[in-house]
Amino acid sequence: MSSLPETFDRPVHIAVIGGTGLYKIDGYTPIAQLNPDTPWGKPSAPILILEHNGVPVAFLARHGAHHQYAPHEVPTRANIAALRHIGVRCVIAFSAVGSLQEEIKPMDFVVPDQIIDRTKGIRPFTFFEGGLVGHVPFGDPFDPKIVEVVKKCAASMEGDGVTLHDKGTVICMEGPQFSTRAESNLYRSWGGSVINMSALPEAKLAREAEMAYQMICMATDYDCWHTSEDVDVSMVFHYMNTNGQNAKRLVGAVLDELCLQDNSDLVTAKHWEGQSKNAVSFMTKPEGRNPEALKRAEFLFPGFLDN
Ligand SMILES: CSC[C@H]1O[C@H](OP(=O)(O)O)[C@H](O)[C@@H]1O
Ligand SMILES: Nc1ncnc2[nH]cnc12
Repeated sequence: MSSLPETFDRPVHIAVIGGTGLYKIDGYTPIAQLNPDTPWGKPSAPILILEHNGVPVAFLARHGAHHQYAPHEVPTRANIAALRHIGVRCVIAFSAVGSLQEEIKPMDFVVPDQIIDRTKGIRPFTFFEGGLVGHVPFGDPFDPKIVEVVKKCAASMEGDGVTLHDKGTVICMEGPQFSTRAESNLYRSWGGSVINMSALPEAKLAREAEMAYQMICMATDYDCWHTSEDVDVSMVFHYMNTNGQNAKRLVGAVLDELCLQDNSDLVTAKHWEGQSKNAVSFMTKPEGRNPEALKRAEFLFPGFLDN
């Protein structure tokens, strides 16, 4: 049982979502642990609030504290809603990925700029439904302004030949089984750089929540298209354990930089502000709006459709 306070009275602008093998970040002082109820249920784990130079940062384990949620079971709407509700506007999302290109070697990092959706429609993927319709732009699914920050932090990594690739297309597959060789080769022919099971619906929901969202990927395998061994989980954990320090270093350096800019337009995501309100107010006429759906939207955006 944690003895940390369960409330926190300041807004927390910055969050890290930790993926496979990244269940905590070091070097920050835990100051609270929050487990808010959202209209979409509880997040996958209590949200740890850490402090760095007086700036609070939220950490959330995507698959749960014990990695008990399969990719299709992660309560992503609750995760994003809970983060938004405590004030988060800027999310660094970490992911262990398979490489689809020779030059992206296991242990390399990739900051993707595009996604191809290969999920199967079985994951809840929007906040705007059930009597409130909204269509937000998603041409650039990640955040180019955060990519600039991540690029500046590449020097924080150590090791010979470990590279940070500053763009790439992530294929988000359904899983939980890994791909067939035919699929893996198909994704390569589409120009996929890396593959995971977690980029969606997380990135879509973060966009609906008007957050600056960027995934940082670490390659753990060559999936199954390569002449090297086919991916299995021991391989993923082997590389996460071998290179976990570098992952933590990179995430830590990015956080240091974002903390310095805690109240900036970038960290408070001014560039996405108002998108969802616009998207929604164009679509469903006031007389067609379901009060329950409005209440859910209010949880994300207090005063959402006033005036
Ligand atoms: C354990 S291999 C497959 C698993 O790893 C990745 O997780 P995450 O993105 O949360 O780091 C991938 O997306 C799959 O969920
Ligand atoms: N090869 C792979 N396919 C899907 N998700 C992954 N996560 C890590 N490696 C992966």
